[in-house]
Amino acid sequence: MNKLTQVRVLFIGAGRMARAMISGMIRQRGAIDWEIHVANRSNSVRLAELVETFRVTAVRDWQTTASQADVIVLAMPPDEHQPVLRELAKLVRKDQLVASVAAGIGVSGLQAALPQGTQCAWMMPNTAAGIGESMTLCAIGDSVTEVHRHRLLEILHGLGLSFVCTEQQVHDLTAITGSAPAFAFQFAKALEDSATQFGVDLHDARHLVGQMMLGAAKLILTGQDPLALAAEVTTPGGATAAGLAVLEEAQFTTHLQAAVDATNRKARSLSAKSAEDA
Ligand SMILES: NC(=O)C1=CN([C@@H]2O[C@H](COP(=O)(O)OP(=O)(O)OC[C@H]3O[C@@H](n4cnc5c(N)ncnc54)[C@H](O)[C@@H]3O)[C@@H](O)[C@H]2O)C=CC1
Ligand SMILES: O=C(O)[C@@H]1CCC=N1
Repeated sequence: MNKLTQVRVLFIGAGRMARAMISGMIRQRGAIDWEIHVANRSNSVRLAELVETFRVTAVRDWQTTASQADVIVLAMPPDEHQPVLRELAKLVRKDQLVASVAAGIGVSGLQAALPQGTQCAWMMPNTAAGIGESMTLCAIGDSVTEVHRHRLLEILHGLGLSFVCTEQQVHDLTAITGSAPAFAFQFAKALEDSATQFGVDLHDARHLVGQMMLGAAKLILTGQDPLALAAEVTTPGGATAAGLAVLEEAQFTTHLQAAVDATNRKARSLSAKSAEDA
């Protein structure tokens, strides 16, 4: 068997997204053996849990270990980026890759804050990364070499599927692939609550709703138009039409699109504020 290439990755920030990404990367059996180091500003319990679960190495002070990393992943909140980037700018080398997952930050934001020629990428995963089912967006900076592009694609592969695209597309689609899982979970919860009100136990209700959503998702992935799929469900003069009429009356589509706009606006404002504060 070929020996795997070992790549050292330093995560700065050990929150929800770092956990999901590490889980996805560790589960993957790809061409790279990830040696993962993680630093966190606070919440040592979370860091200890990552060490225990994934056998990663906890790092007390990322500044002292950054030089040993091949890839540095910024997994802290957008408004924490500027102070970290200021520190990182003094340490980063041109042979390292710096990737952020922060909403709104932009690959150009990373490049502007780091020395010219720094290899940068901006990823927008979702929490399904933890089970290798994320739909991750990624904008790759101009200076990224083939070696790091390959490493980045291996990380993305561990998280699930990916869409390498422009920075603008990551901004526009953040709500749709990064945040909308939360919208889908709210949708699931509402149906689950209805099912339990009919006396179905919670475990069964969760299973029924989850499988219904999985089936619907798989039908969408056949490439059919969602409205055509909805029409297939809606027997003329039948029951579904009555439910859809209630959703239409409540302007379901308008509200969902307003939620998308609000999410993207907030993402932009968080990182813009952070850049102004820099
Ligand atoms: N949760 C999600 O579904 C997604 C999150 N993201 C992005 O991931 C990033 C993290 O989000 P979450 O994991 O949800 O937040 P979180 O609050 O769970 O984790 C953030 C972690 O960063 C640490 N941290 C903060 N400042 C730090 C610093 N200066 N140095 C070291 N560690 C620091 C905190 O102690 C915390 O553990 C954000 O930028 C967010 O936009 C992106 C896509 C999806
Ligand atoms: O809520 C947030 O800000 C992050 C960005 C995408 C999903 N979660």
